Amino acid sequence: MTDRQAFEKIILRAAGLSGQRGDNILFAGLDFEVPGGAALALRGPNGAGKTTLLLTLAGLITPAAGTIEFDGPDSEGPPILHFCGHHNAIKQRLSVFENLEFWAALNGGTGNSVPAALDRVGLGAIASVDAGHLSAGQGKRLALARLLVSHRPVWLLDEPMAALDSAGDQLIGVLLDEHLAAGGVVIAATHDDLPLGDTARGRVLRLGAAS
Ligand SMILES: Nc1ncnc2c1ncn2[C@@H]1O[C@H](COP(=O)(O)OP(=O)(O)OP(=O)(O)O)[C@@H](O)[C@H]1O
Repeated sequence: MTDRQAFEKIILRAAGLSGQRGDNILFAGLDFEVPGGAALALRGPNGAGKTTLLLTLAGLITPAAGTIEFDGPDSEGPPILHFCGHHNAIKQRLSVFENLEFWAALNGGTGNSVPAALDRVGLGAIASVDAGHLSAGQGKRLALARLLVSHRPVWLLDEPMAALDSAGDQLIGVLLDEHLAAGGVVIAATHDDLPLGDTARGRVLRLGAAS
């Protein structure tokens, strides 16, 4: 978000959380809290269960055990989280602009306008291009623009820096800092350090063997 809208107080709490894929328990007995203004980086080798944990926190996979609570927001209120997976959820035959317009309509245009969000992620000049022609990094930028058009306090990001150039890494750093400053929560699966300006806002949770 870019306009410093403050989110209401929120704390994500996981207790005794276990996750399973097929017959394999990938993580077990995880206890952690992430309050608004803080980021948690999920680290670990390929296959450790980082994406599985994000999907579990997003409510898309049922935990094998344990609980997840979002303390603060009204459970009857608007959706509180964005999940950005590695596939970017881009419709190839729509333009860049139309893709983002679709997401604004679906998720609620509660944040930046579509043109402003595209400018912010550096795609304003190619708004009319078919999204199927985007490079990998441009596709990731378009996925990030979704975070900006709909304000939601919890960002669950799967490898947000993947395919980005150094300017893109800097952009992510600024977007994360702004979101945290507004009281948002960030949980990101990543093989690299999150580019946070204030590293005190970030903690690391390691899954599987040390990365
Ligand atoms: N639908 C599924 N059924 C069975 N096993 C699965 C399924 N999806 C993922 N897995 C397995 O679960 C394990 C964890 O996968 P996950 O994608 O969570 O790991 P990750 O830590 O995000 O890995 P990476 O760093 O490679 O992205 C892997 O061994 C994967 O093969």
